[in-house]
Parts: sequence; C-alpha cells; structure tokens
Amino acid sequence: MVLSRAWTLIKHFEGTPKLSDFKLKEVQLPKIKNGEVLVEAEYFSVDPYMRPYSKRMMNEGDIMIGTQVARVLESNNKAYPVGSYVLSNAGWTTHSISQGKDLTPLIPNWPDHIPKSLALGTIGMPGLTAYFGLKEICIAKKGEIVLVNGAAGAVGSLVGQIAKIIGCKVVGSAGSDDKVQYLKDIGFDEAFNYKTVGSLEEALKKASPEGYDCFFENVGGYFADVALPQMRKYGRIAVCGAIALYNDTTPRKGEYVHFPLIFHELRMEGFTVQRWQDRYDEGLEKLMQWVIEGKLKYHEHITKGFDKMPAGFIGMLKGDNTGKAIITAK
Ligand SMILES: NC(=O)C1=CN([C@@H]2O[C@H](COP(=O)(O)OP(=O)(O)OC[C@H]3O[C@@H](n4cnc5c(N)ncnc54)[C@H](OP(=O)(O)O)[C@@H]3O)[C@@H](O)[C@H]2O)C=CC1
Ligand SMILES: CCCCCCC/C=C/C=O
Repeated sequence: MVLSRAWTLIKHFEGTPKLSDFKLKEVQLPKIKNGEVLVEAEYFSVDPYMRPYSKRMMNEGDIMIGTQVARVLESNNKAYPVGSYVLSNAGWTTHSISQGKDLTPLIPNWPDHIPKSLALGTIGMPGLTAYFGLKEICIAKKGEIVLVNGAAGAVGSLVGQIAKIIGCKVVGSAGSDDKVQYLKDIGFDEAFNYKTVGSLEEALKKASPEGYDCFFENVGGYFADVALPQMRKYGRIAVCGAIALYNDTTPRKGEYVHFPLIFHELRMEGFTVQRWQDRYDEGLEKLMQWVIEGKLKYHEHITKGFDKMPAGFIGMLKGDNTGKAIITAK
C-alpha cells in the first residue's frame, strides 16, 4: 500500500493566494484493480491558470488542480507499462491511481538528454500555447514586429523565440533587469523592465518607433491600454492571459478598446490552447525539434520539494520565475 501526500485548497483565494489557503493531507491508496495504473510524480507544474480556474473547477477541500510528469510504478493497463513516463492531471499529489484516461504518455522517443520536466513547459502546454497562439491567432509573418509581455515567463520566452525563428523583430517586457538580460541572451531584439521604465508608452515607442503588427498579450490591464494604440494597421492581438488581473477582488475599469480597434483596423482574439488539442502532436514535434536543434533555449525556475508547492505557486504569481516554474517532488 502506498501513502500519497496531497495539497488541498482549504479556502477559495481572496486576492493574492496565501500559504494558509492550502493544507497538506496524507491518503493511503488501495491496491490497483484491473485496468488501473499507479503513478508517482517527479515534476509538478505551477501555472497562472490555477489562480482563475480554481474557483471554476474546484470545491474547497479538493486537491489543487495541476499537471505533473510522473513515472508508472504499478500497472494493470498495457497502455502504461511500469517505468514509462506520463503527463498526469492528478494535481498536487505525489501518487495517484487512474484508469489511464487522465494520463498522456510523453511523446515517443523522448531523448535522454532532454529533461522530462520540459513536458510541462517548452515541450508542453506553455510551448503549445506560444506556438499556436503566434501561428494561428497572431498570424506572425517574416519581417513583422511582435510585442510580447510577460516575456521572460514560460509562454512569453517561447513566443519571442518562435517569432525570431519566423523572422520577426521581437520586443519583450518583463519585471526585472535580470529578466531583461535573459531576453536579450535568448535573441529578443529589444527588451525593457516594465516596473522601472518611467513611461510605458515611451518604452514601447522607443523599442519600435514603427509600432507593432502582432501583440501576444499575457498580462492585461494597463499594459494593454497603452499597447493597443501603438498597433499598426491590420495588427493582430492574441489575448492569451491577463495575469495582472487574476488577483483582483473587484473588477477594474480600463480604457475602452474601440478606438484603436476601429481606426487601426485591428483583430483582437482570445483563445485557450485546448482549441488545438487535435494538433498537439504537430506542435510538440516542432517544439522538440527546435529544442534539439538549439533554436529554442529553455530555462526552468526549479523549486525543490513537494512541501514547497504552495510557495512555488505564490512565487510564480509574484514573478520569481524566469522561464517555466517547476516544483520537483523530492
Ligand atoms: N490562453 C491559454 O491557453 C493559456 C494562457 N496562459 C497565460 O499566459 C500567461 C503567461 O503564463 P506562463 O508563461 O505560464 O506564466 P509565467 O511563467 O510567465 O509566470 C507568470 C509571470 O507573470 C508575471 N506577472 C505576474 N504579475 C504580473 C503583473 N501584475 N503584471 C505583469 N506581469 C506579471 C511575472 O513576471 P514579471 O516578473 O515579468 O512580472 C511572472 O513571472 C498567463 O497570463 C497565463 O494565464 C498560459 C497558458 C495557456
Ligand atoms: C489541464 C491543462 C489545462 C490548460 C488550461 C489552459 C488555459 C489557460 C488559460 C490561462 O491561463
């Protein structure tokens, strides 16, 4: 019998999540039955979506939602042999039993020298978000100018690099000077620290006096208010996230989008990555190929130990991470 440890949400977040919103529980798992699989988590993802989705998808007392890379410990299911690696949606729990429906094998022939944790980041959901958002919503083309905020994070750092592969000029904003340096190191043409620039409008104009053809929006709020009027005619805005708004307790009022949309003839479209679920293989193969070729650089912000899950999640929301925020099980 296996003892599983799990972080539960004891109270729906009010504003910024706190350590006291979570409680660690232990559960004795039963023996697996026919068709079942027992997995042990090795890496956990902490993602911004857990903040706004928690209220929609969870009841108080539930195990925190989330994805993990896990190893099959015991199996009565031929599709998941012992020792193989899977993505599991079991959430913040060290061990779990499933029928296999919420498990996905890692893509075939995962090279030994590529960390399996990338299945939660560059070669996983955030990578797919960058890939499809840029390709299908921004429709970024060679020679165009792409703006991305939250640029040093899991999604943003890939948006910028994929845009460079396409042949675009790329401008990114991030929340520290170290992150700005990181963006320059991975090939962004221009980058600035949105927390220290005196005027966001001036910083955007300086980075690209010609304006922007594509805006990959991760942040929301004031940044978008300032960026929209700087879009070029027929520009495309991919509304991926709004992390600046996730902890708000009362809805904010911002600028209205109509004038820039009308006069610059813009297209602004929200999306969730799940729209392209039937094309994930295409995206993952491309991302893996670029990583192997060295065209996509990755960086992971690793927090060690399952006990640190809530701290890792809160830290990611505050901006501690450069690249993908990962928690290791041990
Ligand atoms: N639509 C979809 O299908 C998906 C959407 N998303 C969205 O994409 C965005 C990026 O996600 P992901 O790359 O995983 O996360 P990140 O790795 O970028 O981590 C979050 C980052 O957001 C930044 N941030 C936090 N608060 C603020 C704020 N008030 N203003 C500006 N930046 C802030 C911090 O960086 P900094 O130091 O720069 O402030 C922090 O590091 C999120 O909005 C997320 O919800 C993600 C996956 C799928
Ligand atoms: C179990 C994976 C869920 C992915 C959710 C992606 C949508 C994210 C939206 C904002 O962060």
